Amino acid sequence: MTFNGNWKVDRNDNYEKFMEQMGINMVKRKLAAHDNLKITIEQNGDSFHVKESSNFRTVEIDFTLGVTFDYSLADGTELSGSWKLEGDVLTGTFNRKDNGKQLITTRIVQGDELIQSYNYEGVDAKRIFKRA
Ligand SMILES: CCCCCCCCCCCCCC(=O)O
Repeated sequence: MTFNGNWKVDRNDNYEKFMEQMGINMVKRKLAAHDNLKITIEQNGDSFHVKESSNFRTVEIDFTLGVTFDYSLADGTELSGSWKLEGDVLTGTFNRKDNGKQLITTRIVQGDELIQSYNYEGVDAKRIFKRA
């Protein structure tokens, strides 16, 4: 499966602006921009197991494509939404529980990189991962 493996964040694109739009304060943004995020993805058909570890926390998430689940960001912001897979693009559509606003995220593998894109209230960002 395309996404399977261990990934470590290599660089960010516009991530600070994105976090600012999300309402994250400057101190947390500075820390989060260098969070040493690692994700391990295991896909088995429509089922995914994701292990996320960073300077902030380690969490394990299970989800099924098309099925809504809850997820909390490292700062405690709660989201609810689901992932879908179209071709080689994973698209997650989530809503914040505190204000109802939508956060869209995609994952694609390009060459030896996994690119995760984010959009929130008109601000786009990317985090680019390399195989760990
Ligand atoms: C301010 C930091 C914002 C980071 C946005 C993360 C969006 C994550 C969407 C949901 C992820 C579900 C679990 C997963 O597949 O890794």
